[in-house]
Amino acid sequence: MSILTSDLQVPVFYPTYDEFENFSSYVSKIESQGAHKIGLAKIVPPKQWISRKMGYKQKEIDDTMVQNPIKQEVHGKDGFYLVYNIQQKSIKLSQFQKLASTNRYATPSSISNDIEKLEKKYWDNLTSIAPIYGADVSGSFYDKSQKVWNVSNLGTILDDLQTEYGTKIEGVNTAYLYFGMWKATFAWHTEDMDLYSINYLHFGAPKQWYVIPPSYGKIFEEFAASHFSSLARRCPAFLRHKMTIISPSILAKHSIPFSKMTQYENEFIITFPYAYHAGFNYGFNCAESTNFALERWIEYGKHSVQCACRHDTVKIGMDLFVLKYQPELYNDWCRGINVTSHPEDAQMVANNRTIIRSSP
Ligand SMILES: O=C(O)c1ccnc(-c2cc[nH]n2)c1
Repeated sequence: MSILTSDLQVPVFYPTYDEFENFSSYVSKIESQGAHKIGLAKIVPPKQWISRKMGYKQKEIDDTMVQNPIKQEVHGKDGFYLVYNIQQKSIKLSQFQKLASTNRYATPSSISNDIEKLEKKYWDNLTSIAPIYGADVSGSFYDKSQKVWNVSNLGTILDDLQTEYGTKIEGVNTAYLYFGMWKATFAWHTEDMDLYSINYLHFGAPKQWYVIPPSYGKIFEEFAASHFSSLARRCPAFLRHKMTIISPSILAKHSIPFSKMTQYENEFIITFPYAYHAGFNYGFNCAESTNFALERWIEYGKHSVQCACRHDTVKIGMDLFVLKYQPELYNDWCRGINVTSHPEDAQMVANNRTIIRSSP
């Protein structure tokens, strides 16, 4: 089924507890209903489920450190921006929470209940006061006893990295916390190795998401590279630098299909392989996130284009996954013969677009 650009509603699911219990099975189930075509899905957990029995007491918040928050300076105009993240000293979460509520950084109070006005305010003001983002903080706010949809312990095939190789990649197969404030931003990107991601909003203000169907990922890359041509010349995957912001108005003007969704407290967002996504936070909040994999990801991982200009790029050797889950392709894979095409190429053809492939 190709994406009907007329129907770009983000799917929202309300699983029963029985459906919810097996994480990988449930994600496969919503994919069988086409959820992955949009690139993002919202899952509202059943009422019997909670992430923390004791809730979020001020003492836990007070004792948490926000390691190296970043000041986000956004430069640009007319819908095209680059965000420069400047590392700050670590601060206590209680101090961060107070900072987020000061007049300088707080959500505009006069429209704080009108999400559409706030969304417009964000796009009209993202180059003004630079917010502080407590992003990529290793840790988890889950009860360790919570075995169901625990971001730190999802039990997907990505765990093979650790069980077979003992490899831990922070934020990829471990949990990251994100402490947001008004206008704190995440730029357009796909996940490392084009993996899945899960994001749980523990508490606080909503988080705004924008997503591009994976079948239009290459078209989006070409569009972004055409505008940021000097960056694209220096790195075939410059979007992985997570600095590029392009407004939804610009996407609409250039007929790039996209969807949007606002995530609220106690809601999960899942992003699917090779789904470009971006967004911002509406105020002080706390989210927990990691990557994961189902077998459908393996072809995306094999065709994933990595950043060539930075030393800290996450690169996962796919041999383990090809040997274990695609044994019939293993010998060719080891000889560098990749007999398959990018999983979205077929859709690219259907989108009547030539496929311009930057060398991997
Ligand atoms: O800041 C956020 O809430 C957010 C949302 C979606 N994705 C990332 C991310 C960071 C690195 N990979 N993905 C971060």
